[in-house]
Amino acid sequence: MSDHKIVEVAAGILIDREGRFLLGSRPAGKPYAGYWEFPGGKLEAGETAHQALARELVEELGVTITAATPWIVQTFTYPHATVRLHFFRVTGWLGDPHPHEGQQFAWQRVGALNVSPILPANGPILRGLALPDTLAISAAHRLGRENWLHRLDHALAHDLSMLVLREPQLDLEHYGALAAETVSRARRHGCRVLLHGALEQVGPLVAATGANGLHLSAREAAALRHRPHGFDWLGVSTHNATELTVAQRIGADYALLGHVAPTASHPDQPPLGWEGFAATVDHGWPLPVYALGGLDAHDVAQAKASGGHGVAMLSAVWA
Ligand SMILES: Nc1nc2c([nH]c(=O)n2[C@@H]2O[C@H](COP(=O)(O)OP(=O)(O)OP(=O)(O)O)[C@@H](O)[C@H]2O)c(=O)[nH]1
Ligand SMILES: [Mg+2]
Repeated sequence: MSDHKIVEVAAGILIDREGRFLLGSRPAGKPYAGYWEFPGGKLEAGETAHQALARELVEELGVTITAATPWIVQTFTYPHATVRLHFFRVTGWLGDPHPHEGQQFAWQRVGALNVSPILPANGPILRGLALPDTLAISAAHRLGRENWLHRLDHALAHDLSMLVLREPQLDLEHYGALAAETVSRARRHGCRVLLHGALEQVGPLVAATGANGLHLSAREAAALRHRPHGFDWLGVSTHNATELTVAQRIGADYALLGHVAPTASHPDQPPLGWEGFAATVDHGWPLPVYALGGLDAHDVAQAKASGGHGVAMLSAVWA
């Protein structure tokens, strides 16, 4: 087999109403028999990834998909082949999954897997599944510290599960104090907090405050060759494919891409629009991409239909 040939594969993450996802065991006789995987298989000549997904899910599980959105694209080199996996999130299908190829099935929860081993390429996929549909960006710079903290409590009580603390107006001392306060409030609600800023300055605050990770600007990310150590979660803000390539290079867990709609924070720059967003994401990134800029929770479906993971919100969360 040639090392240069890339095998294109479509795989479906069936997600049920309880948020569980389906894994299947690879049947005997295939490479990695017994490993757990997302149902799917190789694209046939002339097929799009979506068409291959639909065909494979009929063949392997006997289900007809009615709602599937492109999610992330992961390239992985196995001893037997290099595969490019086009993952879709499948939220609608007809029929119940039946093992047509002698596989076993297991409905799994994020962070609580009870089957193993899974295919080596799928580790990052499981991390991506742990990211919420919406994340929030802080607004103490607009609302004032006390007012924002007050609204933060309200949002935390209403299921806010991930927050980027971006307050560039604060010096390091004040930022550190706000970070400590924010983390202590968020932790009680199980909300992840990522600190925003340069690796050298803000990086040490992550461990000091017990925050969950670091979020870098595109410029800060571009200065790095590798993923910095010591951060459970790492995010990057991006505006185009070049910056997404940087986020990919440093192994970020997610990227923000924007701005999608016109926004008060960047009145001078033209928005990407959903078309521009979709065209940029369509390149196929190995990390989940959130749409950002003038959006709210009602835009999640549009973001997913455009190949995004979900929506990053600023103003809408704190209104
Ligand atoms: N279906 C699937 N394949 C995956 C996943 N992760 C991953 O690395 N792969 C790799 O993608 C490649 C193709 O998958 P496949 O064996 O399901 O292909 P297929 O259904 O067309 O099988 P066939 O060739 O027997 O007809 C394999 O090398 C497999 O190891 C995954 O989550 N799901
Ligand atoms: Mg298969």
